[in-house]
Amino acid sequence: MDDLKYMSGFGSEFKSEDPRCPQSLPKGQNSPQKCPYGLYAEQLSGTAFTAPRLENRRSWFYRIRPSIGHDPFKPFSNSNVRCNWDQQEPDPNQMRWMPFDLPKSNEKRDFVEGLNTICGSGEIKGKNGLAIHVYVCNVSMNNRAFYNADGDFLIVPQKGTLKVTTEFGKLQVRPNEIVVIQQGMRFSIDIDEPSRGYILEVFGRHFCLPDLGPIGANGLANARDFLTPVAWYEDRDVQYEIIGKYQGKLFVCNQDHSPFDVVAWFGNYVPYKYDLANFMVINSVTFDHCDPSIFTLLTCQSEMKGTAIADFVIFPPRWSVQEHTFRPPYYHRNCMSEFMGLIFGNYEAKAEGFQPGGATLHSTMTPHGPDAQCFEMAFNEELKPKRVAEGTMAFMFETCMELAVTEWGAKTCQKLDLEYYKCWKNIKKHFTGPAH
Ligand SMILES: O=C(O)Cc1cc(O)ccc1O
Ligand SMILES: [Fe+2]
Repeated sequence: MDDLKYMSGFGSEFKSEDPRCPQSLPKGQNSPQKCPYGLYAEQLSGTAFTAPRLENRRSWFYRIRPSIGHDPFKPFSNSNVRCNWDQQEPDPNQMRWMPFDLPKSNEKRDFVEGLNTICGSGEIKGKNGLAIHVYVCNVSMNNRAFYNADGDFLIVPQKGTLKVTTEFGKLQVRPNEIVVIQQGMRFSIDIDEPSRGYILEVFGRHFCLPDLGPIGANGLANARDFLTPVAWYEDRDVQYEIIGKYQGKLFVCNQDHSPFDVVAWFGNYVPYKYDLANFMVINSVTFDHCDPSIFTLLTCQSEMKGTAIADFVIFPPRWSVQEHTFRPPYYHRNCMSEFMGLIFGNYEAKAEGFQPGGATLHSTMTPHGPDAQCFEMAFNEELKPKRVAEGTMAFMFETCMELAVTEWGAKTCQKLDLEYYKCWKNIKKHFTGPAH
């Protein structure tokens, strides 16, 4: 745990005042004629005004200046953020990327300049779809803030702690934690070392906790473990760049003050972080391999019942106890697409080749499963209770959509491993032949 203050809960109605300005939240109304301390009121809407009450998300800021005080937006050209997946040639092959390169030390890149889109699908303008990015950076954003008009970012740091300043306050997010910064929220990221991580972006919808069905009222990710920052502001009149991602492209504008001037806020539309170590794992204690949906931490649902635009699934250290069972992931072909990343350790289905900071993509109906070596081990192992995934955290972004890999993912990054298919080449025939 870092030493910042947080409030806990998921989807709750929070309120927070910077302790330097007590009573800065208006009493009993949202928009008084004069707000306390001469602040301006500003609403940030995360759902349609008329969304059903249970899904309705909005927050109110009480800030030194309203966000509107900025110069016009201009294109921000230095970027590998893309949404042109409809122009990419389809490629159904199993893909594996070696760890994505950190920026070279003579080249300075902050979180925004270090964003690279690997793959995506769907419609940004129609608010239905997702994108997967990797960030690699070696400098802080300093007097620069970012917001995403297209959707929510679920950020998975793999190397380096992110010190995130948001309009709601500050969060620190280290590898093995995740942070969700939702559509429109402004933030700036400072780092202490060259840093890398993965981002799952969903357009126009939000993540929620999965239903638990017969599991009951508790388990998997519990609401109490999601942490939201407390109000913090700065009153700094300096040149600030605001970079927005809008319709898949980056734009920049200038303003003469820090956007982190929110003295108090309340609402249920907030950024939050979660420590993956808090995940309560459910699994079979008799036989067979459960589907990996048991490991779903957050989900963003499509219109189709039970079908996700994106699930965020983790594979934490746990006990494996199933009897007379082939314990690693089964061989399969899936109507969903599976993008996986590794924060640290080794993923059980592929002990070699899939490295922290790298990735794999197993596309719609493309066969995959344990490599030859993993199969032989699991086929012959003595089935005692044993710890698996010790010192490991792998995760999956799973989507019902078909993903297209960008030019950056397929070529520019130069990390695609063309030998990947060979890990399944030596799968032996074990067939004993027909009975005589
Ligand atoms: O492909 C993978 O490695 C992910 C996965 C894990 C698992 O335990 C079962 C199915 C599955 O797709
Ligand atoms: Fe799979």
